[in-house]
Amino acid sequence: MSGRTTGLTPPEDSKAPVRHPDAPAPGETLGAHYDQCFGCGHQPGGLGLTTRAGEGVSVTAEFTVRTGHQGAPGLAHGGVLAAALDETLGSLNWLQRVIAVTGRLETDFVRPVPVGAELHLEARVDAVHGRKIYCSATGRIDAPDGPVAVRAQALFIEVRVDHFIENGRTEEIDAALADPDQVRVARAFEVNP
Ligand SMILES: CCCCCCCC/C=C\CCCCCCCC(=O)SCCNC(=O)CCNC(=O)[C@H](O)C(C)(C)COP(=O)(O)OP(=O)(O)OC[C@H]1O[C@@H](n2cnc3c(N)ncnc32)[C@H](O)[C@@H]1OP(=O)(O)O
Repeated sequence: MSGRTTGLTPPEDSKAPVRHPDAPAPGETLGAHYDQCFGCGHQPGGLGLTTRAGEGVSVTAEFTVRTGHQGAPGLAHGGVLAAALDETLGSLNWLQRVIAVTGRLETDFVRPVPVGAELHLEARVDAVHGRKIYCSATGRIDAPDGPVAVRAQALFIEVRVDHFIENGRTEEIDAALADPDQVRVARAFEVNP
């Protein structure tokens, strides 16, 4: 494989990631950041990913590949696997108590993942440089120490809650702002949503 793109290499003066003092304890399940999220929300056709806090600034998640996730017969679609990686990486927000969105996601597909397989995902923050959060993730087949099927390196960029309010469709934004549970989630990431 050729070398990594420079966009994913942390600058030399990057800082080590810091786990927020109020972050969920290791082993604690992290809720959905948005009930209609394709990755972590509760909706038919979504991934239904449940993520748990790990040690340091890391998370784990499991994702079972279902028939609706196929690309080739009996195998998971690469875009679905990338979405599972992206969502797991996005859950790192809970541990840092910042809101960050994916700026760049580079995925290595190492092994085909059959329907019925349970993908064991692990993600961590590697370095932080201002608003830029450098992180990586791995997905293994059927066990936390199973064969590696997918890997990702990513750059997440910290944003304010206004990022969603200014860019999201009004219908969903208005509903989110009127939902006390959603506002509570936003407050968990940001003091003044
Ligand atoms: C109403 C209630 C709301 C409730 C909210 C509930 C709480 C939600 C909580 C948590 C949500 C988490 C959701 C996780 C879901 C899973 C993750 C996803 O799938 S997220 C979706 C996919 N991603 C996008 O849609 C981003 C689209 N892109 C953008 O919006 C912009 O491009 C953005 C924000 C990423 C950056 O734009 P800029 O204008 O803010 O910043 P600039 O100046 O361009 O970049 C900052 C630095 O980052 C580098 N950078 C940016 N993009 C890069 C890239 N692609 N590659 C390399 N470097 C990049 C730049 O070079 C710059 O670096 P230098 O500071 O100059 O050193």
